[in-house]
Amino acid sequence: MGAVSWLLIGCDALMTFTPPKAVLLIRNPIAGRRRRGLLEAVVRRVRAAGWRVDLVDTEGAGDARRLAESCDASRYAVIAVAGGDGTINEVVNGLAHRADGPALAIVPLGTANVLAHELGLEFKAAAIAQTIVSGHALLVRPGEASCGPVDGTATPRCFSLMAGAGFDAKVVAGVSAPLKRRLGRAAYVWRSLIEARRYRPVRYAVEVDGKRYEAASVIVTRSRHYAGPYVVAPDATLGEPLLHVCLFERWGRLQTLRFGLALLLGRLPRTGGYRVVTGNKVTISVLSDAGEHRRQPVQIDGDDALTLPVSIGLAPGAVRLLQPA
Ligand SMILES: Nc1ncnc2c1ncn2[C@@H]1O[C@H](COP(=O)(O)OP(=O)(O)OP(=O)(O)O)[C@@H](O)[C@H]1O
Repeated sequence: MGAVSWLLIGCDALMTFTPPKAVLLIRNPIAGRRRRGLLEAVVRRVRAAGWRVDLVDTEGAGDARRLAESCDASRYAVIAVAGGDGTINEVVNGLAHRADGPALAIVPLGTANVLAHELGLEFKAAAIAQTIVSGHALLVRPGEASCGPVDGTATPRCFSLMAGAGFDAKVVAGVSAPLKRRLGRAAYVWRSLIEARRYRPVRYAVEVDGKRYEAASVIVTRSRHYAGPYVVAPDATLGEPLLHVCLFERWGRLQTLRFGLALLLGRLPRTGGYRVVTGNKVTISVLSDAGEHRRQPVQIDGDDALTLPVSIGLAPGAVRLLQPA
């Protein structure tokens, strides 16, 4: 057979390449201990659909990112994360700078599972398995946050959901992993009360595409939802590469509790002193710490990740997130 024929066969093979029916399932064994049954049922259904499932447990923070960075897309069509938004965030960081990565699916075993809510995923084994084997791939450009000014020297941290500074970041920073395991969502309520008692009227400077704002708290988000099913940015959609900047523009302990209550009641977007602006480049810094004298944390997808000042933009690459078809 001549060289041209081999070339044609090669091209044909490339054009008819179908991804392998195999999923690399990355499990955070610490998350969702009470929902082990759900994971087992999902695995059974995916295997029954003719797919291979290779399960790897993480042994600590950072493992999920490394697994995603090195996952061979010619062996696995899908990486599924069995864990919460923090473990998903690691995988997003591992995939965001790869052009050839597998698609990403979720088995929601976390505390808040914001991304699962955002993707409209039902928390049932049949729906989760169906999404893994035949979900619709949504191309999502993650947000990207770095400490300090945008001068290209800091290592950016990607987020599929949000980065926040102020009250919510302090609450997140104050909830330890063991406490979250023990109390679940109640850990955040408990910590919110502590932070409300310690409250100081810190002023944050927020710049969005060159326009300057001041806020008592700020959440820069790619998603509509926050802390589970609650809505903070009604016009946000993951598919649209835009940052929605949620500004809490009133200071004081009572105002903070009022914002929290409005969030839980689904009224935050219509609450006085709250607004959402959109943009592509955001910086957040401390204007006045009101004598607080403490580290000003930045939460990324629900984990205490960075310290102010921070610069936020969109990652150059994209991740394929699987959502129900
Ligand atoms: N084996 C492990 N041991 C300890 N920590 C881990 C392990 N695997 C992952 N992690 C880290 O644990 C953190 C929290 O995990 P995860 O987000 O999966 O659960 P969660 O906190 O219950 O859920 P959510 O983020 O939805 O509230 C993540 O930041 C992740 O990096």
